[in-house]
Formats: sequence, C-alpha cells, structure tokens
Amino acid sequence: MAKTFTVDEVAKHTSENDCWVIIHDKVYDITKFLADHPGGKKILLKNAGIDATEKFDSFHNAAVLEKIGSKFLIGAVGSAEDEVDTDDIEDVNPLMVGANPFGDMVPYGDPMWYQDWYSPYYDESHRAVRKAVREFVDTEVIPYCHEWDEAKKLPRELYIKAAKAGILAGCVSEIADPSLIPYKMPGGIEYEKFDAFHRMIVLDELSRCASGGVTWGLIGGLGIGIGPIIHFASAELQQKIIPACLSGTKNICLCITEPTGGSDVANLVTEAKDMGDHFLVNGEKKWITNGVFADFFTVAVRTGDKGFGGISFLLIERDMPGVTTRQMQCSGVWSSGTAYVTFEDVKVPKANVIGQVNHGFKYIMTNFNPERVGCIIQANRFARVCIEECMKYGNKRKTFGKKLVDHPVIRNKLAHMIRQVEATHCWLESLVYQTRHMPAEIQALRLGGPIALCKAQATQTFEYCAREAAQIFGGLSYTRGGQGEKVERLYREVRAFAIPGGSEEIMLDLGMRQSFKVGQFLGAKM
Ligand code: HEM
Repeated sequence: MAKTFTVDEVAKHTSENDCWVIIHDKVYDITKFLADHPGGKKILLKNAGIDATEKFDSFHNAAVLEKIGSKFLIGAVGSAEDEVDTDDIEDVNPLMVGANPFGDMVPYGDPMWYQDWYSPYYDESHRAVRKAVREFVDTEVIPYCHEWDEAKKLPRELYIKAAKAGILAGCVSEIADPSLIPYKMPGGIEYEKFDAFHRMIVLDELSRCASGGVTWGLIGGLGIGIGPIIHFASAELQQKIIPACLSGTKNICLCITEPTGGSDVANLVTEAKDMGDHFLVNGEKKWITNGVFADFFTVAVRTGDKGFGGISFLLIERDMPGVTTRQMQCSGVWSSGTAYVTFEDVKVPKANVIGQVNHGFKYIMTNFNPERVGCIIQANRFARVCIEECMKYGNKRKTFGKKLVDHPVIRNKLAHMIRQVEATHCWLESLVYQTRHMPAEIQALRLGGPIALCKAQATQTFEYCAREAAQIFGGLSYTRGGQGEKVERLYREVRAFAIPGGSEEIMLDLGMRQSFKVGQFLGAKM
C-alpha cells in the first residue's frame, strides 16, 4: 500500500489551493480537479478534509474512482502499523456452504455457484477462467465502456489485449487444429480441456460490462463470422483467417441479413454469378455487426435456384474492389460497428468458397445454435447486471425517509426480476450441459427448439429487467453516463437481442414446431 495519512493530517487540507478528501479509506488530493469536477467546485470544498465516502457513493458510479480518481490518489488512511496483510486472514462464516465465494456477494448479482452454492457443472478450472476474465473486464473494460459507446468504436489495443488474455479464442467454437490459436486460453487452461462451460463463463463474465456495444464489438462478428470458417473452410482459408482474427489484428463479420429479408434467410437475393474462375457478387447486406471495420466478410450468396438449396458461403475481403461499408445509426450497441454493406461487381476467386457450393443453408443453420446460446448468455447477464445495479443503488438511495429497498414496491420489482433471471440461468446451464454431451450431429435437431425457446425467455427477461431497473433508477436511467450508465445503455440495447439471431416471435414458433417434430420421432403419445 502507498503512503498512509491520519484523519487529522487530511483535515488540514481544506482550501482551494490545497484540497484533500477521504473516499473509501483512501486519500485523494483533488486540488487540481476542483475546476474540472462535473458536479462543481463548491461541493468538493464543502467536503474537503473529511471522509466523504457516503456522499461520494450517492452521486457517482464505482468506475469513477478507478478511472478518474486514481489520478489524484495519494495514499490511504491509517498508520504504518495498520498495514496488515489481510490476504492471510481466513474469514470463516458458519452460513457458508460449497465452494469459496467469488465476487461482491450482492444477492443474485452473480450466479448461485459464485456465491458458495453447490453445482454439478463446475470445477477448479472453471473458477480459474472466471477469475482471469473478471480481472480483465474490471480493469480493461468496465471503466471505459461509456467513453467507447460515445465514440462509437473500440480501440484496437482492446482487441489485442483481449486476444492475449485468451478471451477472443474463448468466445469461438472449438477449433480442430489448436496450432491456429495464437495465445493461451484464459486461466491457463489447456485448449483440449476448454469445454462449453469455460466458453459460457468467458462470455458471461465479459457481459458484466453491461454493454452490448462492447461484447458485440469485440466478439460479435468474430463469434458468428468465423463459425463457418472453423467448421467448413479449406485449410488454406483457415490458416489465413483464424490466427489473424484470434490475435486481434484483423476482424471478421457474418453477412446474411439483407434490406429485404431478415429472418427469412432461405430467400436471400445477393447474387454470385459463376464466371468460370471466379464468382461475380452483387447485392446488399444490412445490420452487419462489425461490418464497419471488418477485414473479412463471411457472406451468404445465391449461387443456385430459389430457396434454401441455392445458397453458398463466400469469403469476401475488404480490399477486393467493389466492397463498401457505411455505419448505420442504431438505437443501441453503438461501439459494435453495425454496417450497411454493398457488393458491386466484386470478383471473388473460387478458392474463397467456404465448404461446398449450394450447401450454405445447412452452414447457416449450424451457426444458429451457438449464436443463440451466445445471445442467451449475454441477455441474461445483462438482466442480472440490472439486478446488481438496483440492489446497490436501492441500498444507498433514500426516498421518503427510507432506503429504496425498504419500500415493498421496490422489493416486489426486484423479486420478479430475480425469479426470471435465475430460472433462465438454470435452463441455460442445462442446455450448455447438453451441448457438451450430446452427439454433435443430432444437436441441431434435438437442441434447436429448446435453444430457440430459451432465447425468447432470455430476451424477454432482459427487457423486463431493463425496464424495471430504469424505473428504479428514475431520472438517472434517462441520462447517458454517470450512476445510471449501465441501466440507461442496456435499456437502449434490448431490441438488439430480442430481434437478431431469430426474433422472439420466430423463436417461439420454431420452438413449438421443433418440439412436435422431435416428439413425433421419439414416439410421443399426443
Ligand atoms: C476523487 C474524487 C471525485 C471524482 C473523481 C469525481 C468525479 C465526478 C464525475 C466524473 C462526475 C460526473 C458524473 C459521473 O460520471 O458519475 C461527478 C459528478 C458529481 N460529483 Fe463528483 N467526484 C469526486 C468527488 C466528489 C465528492 C467528494 C462529492 C461531494 C460530496 C462529489 C459530488 C458530485 C456531484 C453532486 C455530482 C453531480 C451528480 C449528478 O450529475 O447528479 N464528487 N463527479
């Protein structure tokens, strides 16, 4: 720990030329910050020389101290003798069961297995991944989300850092040739042992940043765009794309949706005409995540007849003449680079065909389940962040003489949020467990329906929680940044999860159609 000061020493610094303050037992010299403080100079001078923790907490979000306050940190309150290494002191609580708790222990702010509950799904290796990703997200992501959202882009260093931390590789499907993976997996787990639950933890922890702009900006295009490459592309294409994208130096996106059709993929019209040694591609793609800055485009095109039998996948590259992208102005996920993409007489060599010509529809379907599981993980963590934020805020904000959480109406809102998030999480874990054990070739049929239903469950839960959290935060959820930063942003991002990857309406119907079909196969007596 840095220098220590007594409370009496701090109390001597109360003027405009020499102003200190104590916040959470740390001492800040804010003299040079007085003129720049967004809340005003006077309020800081009124609290100069004293412990202003309670007031600070009621006006700021926690990231402010990390991001801005750290520049003014000069030490801690106490004396040298106080410096005991608390790491060695073991806290034993008689109520604790199961494994060691992890995180802030805000009730329901993390999944139950974080908070000491028993679980059949996780072991030490999962805990190691959880710890590694949390550290990364707390220090490298959360403090900057608002800034990146406003800038509508992520810095290149973030991709590189996330790659080195193993997060990019942890968010894509299993790769048959591990030599294509440039860095170690999070927590140092051997690639061969990195399972579906490790992958779930990486995305869940990343989603704690409460920004679909960041999760999609970092791994949105990657997760879905690289899937067809991993599963179906030639060794040459894999060699060219996988290491570059997983080292954070290049970006990839998936181009399926068109201005004339979203969920109706079998009828896409972007044309790829066979010219002998190459395809000539013409068409438009819309709402393409990461399209603004992508180097590689995994594009679904029509190479054959109408309907699902005439679709193929081509790998199109940014520097091929005729490729243009423009940023779309969306209500949410701002830093993810959502693009309108045009292909005008683009010559694509035949070596860039992914898999087999006219087999594209099958590849699109194979991609859907992991994409939807990814949506469930993100949407449910976003809903959980709403709970966590409300729990924290509701314990400090007072109205009519009591804390928000002491009003039954607020507790009722929280209870309804919690029961939905916990139910969704249990269903998600059960589905992930199936993906780990069920033979790959029957997963599309057996899991497509339940995954679709669970996606609708997760996005409706997210919508419910974002709405209720916005009501609990009041005006703070109506202004960008500050204490309501996460809630305001998430509320704007709900549609980005409830519509793409299969809208709720399509998901619910697909879930039912699939369940009848599978039921019939299994001999259901209906
Ligand atoms: C290291 C010390 C401090 C830093 C770095 C800091 C930083 C900030 C920042 C960045 C904001 C803009 C809103 C946000 O992003 O949360 C803000 C607003 C504000 N701050 Fe501070 N602050 C500090 C200490 C204090 C203290 C000690 C008080 C007084 C009790 C205070 C009172 C306020 C108020 C009243 C606002 C306006 C809140 C609103 O918009 O509703 N700040 N501060």
